[in-house]
Amino acid sequence: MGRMLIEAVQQSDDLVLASVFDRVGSPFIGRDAGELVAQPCGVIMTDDVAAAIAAADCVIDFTLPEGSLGHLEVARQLGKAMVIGTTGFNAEQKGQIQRAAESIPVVFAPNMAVGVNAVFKLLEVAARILDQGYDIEVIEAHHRLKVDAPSGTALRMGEIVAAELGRDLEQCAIYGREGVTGKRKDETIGFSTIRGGDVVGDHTVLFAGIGERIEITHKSGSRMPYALGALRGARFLAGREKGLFDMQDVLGLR
Ligand SMILES: NC(=O)C1=CN([C@@H]2O[C@H](COP(=O)(O)OP(=O)(O)OC[C@H]3O[C@@H](n4cnc5c(N)ncnc54)[C@H](OP(=O)(O)O)[C@@H]3O)[C@@H](O)[C@H]2O)C=CC1
Ligand SMILES: O=C(O)C1=N[C@H](C(=O)O)C[C@H](O)C1
Repeated sequence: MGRMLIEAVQQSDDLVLASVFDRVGSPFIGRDAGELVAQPCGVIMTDDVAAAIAAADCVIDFTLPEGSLGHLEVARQLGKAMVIGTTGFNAEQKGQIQRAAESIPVVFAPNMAVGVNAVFKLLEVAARILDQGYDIEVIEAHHRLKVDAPSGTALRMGEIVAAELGRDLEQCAIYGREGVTGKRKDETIGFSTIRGGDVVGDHTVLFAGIGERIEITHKSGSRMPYALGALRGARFLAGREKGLFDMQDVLGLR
């Protein structure tokens, strides 16, 4: 995602790449960040997180939960806005993001793509209509390098459907099945994960009834929509003092 974000900022008319940072020891430190997308731009990659964040109005972070939380703390100390695309946070870590957003503005969303956020709205409608007699399963597929499962997007889809049906996802989620599982329980929401090759990201929510099935599917063909969504998030935060937002807020879908 780092490469995608550099390319997306370079192609935008209104945003400036202020700095790019990576881990201590990364082979890219000291090199022109634009080289990563074959467009040198004079921004030298650094491992000095505080200096990099100080040089920007908004931090965009797609790393790992521990990395994002470290960067968030620096952004909070420096009073900078932050867009967090990282997934795989636990409840305690999400609480840390919520607390930081009491003093800085944060967009935190498991999927920045406009199409996926449209699907989130469609799922609210589908769940309202299909509230009786349909078994709900969330199926996702991603590339072999993805480290968290189910995807943040799949979990958000489950949360949306569960909320619409008055269920608590923590109580009703079933993550994969194996062995003699017994019959399916009515109120459960199942999650299935596929990992392989270079699948960018596919998500389906299946409403399986008796005699019919409804599938709501999104398929990503490129990672650019995630980067463009993150840039929309950064623009949305400009001029805001504090608060926690997601892409539904950014896109006016709330
Ligand atoms: N919200 C959305 O729309 C999207 C979210 N994502 C999420 O974004 C995250 C990143 O995905 P992706 O780009 O594919 O992952 P990659 O592994 O390709 O990239 C993550 C980068 O973050 C670096 N990193 C990890 N920890 C730290 C740290 N503590 N400090 C500095 N740098 C760090 C990694 O460095 P190193 O290689 O040295 O570990 C790596 O360069 C995932 O959680 C993914 O699920 C992805 C796409 C869209
Ligand atoms: O790791 C990825 O690639 C993606 N991660 C996000 C997620 O976990 O939902 C968003 C998208 O599916 C791509």
